[in-house]
This record gives sequence, C-alpha cells and structure tokens, in this order.
Amino acid sequence: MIIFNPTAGGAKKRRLNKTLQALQALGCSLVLRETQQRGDAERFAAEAALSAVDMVVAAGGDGTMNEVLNGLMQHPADQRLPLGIIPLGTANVLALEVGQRLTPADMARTLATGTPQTVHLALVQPAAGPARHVLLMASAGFDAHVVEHVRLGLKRRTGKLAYVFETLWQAVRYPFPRLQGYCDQQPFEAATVVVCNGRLYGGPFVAAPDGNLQSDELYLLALPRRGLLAVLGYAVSLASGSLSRRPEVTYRACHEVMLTAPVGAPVQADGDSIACLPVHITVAPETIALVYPGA
Ligand SMILES: Nc1ncnc2c1ncn2[C@@H]1O[C@H](COP(=O)(O)OP(=O)(O)OP(=O)(O)O)[C@@H](O)[C@H]1O
Repeated sequence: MIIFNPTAGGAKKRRLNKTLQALQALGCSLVLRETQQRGDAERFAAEAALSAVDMVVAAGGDGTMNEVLNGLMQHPADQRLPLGIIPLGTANVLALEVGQRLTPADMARTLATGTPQTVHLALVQPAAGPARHVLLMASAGFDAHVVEHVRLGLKRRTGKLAYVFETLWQAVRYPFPRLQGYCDQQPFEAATVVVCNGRLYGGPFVAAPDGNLQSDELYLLALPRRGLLAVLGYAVSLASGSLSRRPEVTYRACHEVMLTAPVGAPVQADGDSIACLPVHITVAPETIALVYPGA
C-alpha cells in the first residue's frame, strides 16, 4: 500500500506517478491511498495491517513518513508491516539518511528489491497527550519555535527557503527562554535542544556524527547561545558538519532526555510540531523494519 500526501513538497504527483509505473513494470501490485488532511496517513497505515498488503510505503515528506510510522507502530511486532519510502517532501532527510536516490527508477528498485533493516526509534512521551515514535530527531527551543511558525503557503511556494526566512525572522523576535532538563539523569540548560536518532538534520547536514538509525542510542545536542548571531553561527557550523564540536555545545550519547521547562514550549519531531513541554524522550522499546536501498 502506498500512502500519498498530495501537499508534501509542493505536490510532486508526476514523480509519484513515474515511480508507480516503474513499480508496476517490476511486477508489484499497488494500492494507493491519498491523504485529505493531517492524521490520515497514520490512520491509513494502521488500517493497512488489517488488509492483504506486505509493505506500507509513505509517499511524501518526513512528516508523512513519521505519520505512517506511527500508524504501523500501533500493531504488535509480529503483525507490524515494513515501512518503505517514496520521498517527495521539502527536505527528505530520511532519504538522505538511508542513501535513497530520488529518481523514480531508483525509488521503485528499492521498494521492489531493497532489504528491510531493523531501525531503532525515539519515543517522545508528553505529559499530556499520546506518545509518538520518531525516526530522525526531536527538538525544543528555537528550532521547534521556527517549525511551529513556518508559513505553510510560503513553504509550498519556496521549499527550504521558507525555513531560512522564518529562522531569520524569528531569530530577532524569539525571547530564547532557558530550556531545562535532564540527560540520563544529569541536569542541563540550553536555548535549543536537539535529540538525534540519526546523523542528519534539516537536509544533508551532519548534526550527530555518531548517529545511526540502526543503533539503539540517541544523541543530545544542547546549544546554549541566544540571539541572531548565535543562530547564524550555529547554522554555519551545521552546514560545515562541525556543530557538535563547538566548545560551548554539549554533544553526547544518551538513552533518555527529560525536557521539563518552560512548560508549554513547542516540541517538534521529524519536521512537524507534535507536543509541548514537558516531554520524556527515550529509545523506543520497539523497532521498525525500514526498506533500505540495495548495495
Ligand atoms: N492532504 C493533506 N493536506 C494537508 N496536510 C496534510 C495532508 N496530508 C498530510 N498532511 C500533513 O502535511 C504535513 C507536512 O507533510 P510532509 O512533512 O510530508 O511534507 P513536507 O513538509 O513538504 O516535507 P518535509 O517534512 O520533508 O519538509 C504533515 O504534518 C502531514 O501530516
């Protein structure tokens, strides 16, 4: 089953159709479901386990992949279908993380012949509301504030530039409140906190050099500085892959992060706002089989 978010990445229906044709040419039979609104992809994925399909494919951006993941995780491990991806989003971080090339032929080949590999997940449990599984990363502070405020219309028209614009706009307005929490029981404070399950953040940018979806470790990045200059400095370091090596940045492997204050501050995961502080972030007890491109 293919679950397609027609709004992802400014609607890439042609790329989807070409991928579907390539899949059919490889002998795959397909069921396509199109989302109408947020939440549909999760519901469709949960329903898929009850029908005769052998894989659920998220066609959209990282937010759609996160929704499909959470639908699949509603079932026990022995009934859980593997997750495949057709990346059609704005940043497609998961595709970069697993080395998936974006041509329709490559995407179809992976789904038809790629190998499902066990991937560990993060689990974000807010004090209020349901827990969510996370593939790539969860964050709070400046970065989650930008995700919450980025204008959807602008994102559809300009793609990643909308994030650049919103980052600059918010960097001179955001009050940078102190985030407080515990990382494996040790207290810390920061202006922005990112908990990475994988290596990459926001695109092909290495945030957690030791991150690996196939290991059961999370990586904390706690960024203490506030204000526009700090944001620009962190962006440059991220782009050059050196963010985790900055002297004032805390970077460490961990299994549990509690973010306690300020209560009500937004938390984003896999590129979408999902909760408010306080939250408890752990390595999820359950895993998913994710279809990786072949060698
Ligand atoms: N039909 C729909 N209409 C509006 N929103 C939808 C629809 N289907 C899914 N969504 C929501 O759209 C949001 C963005 O989707 P997604 O992340 O897949 O695309 P993107 O933002 O373009 O890509 P990326 O995350 O890679 O930047 C998600 O929160 C998802 O739940």
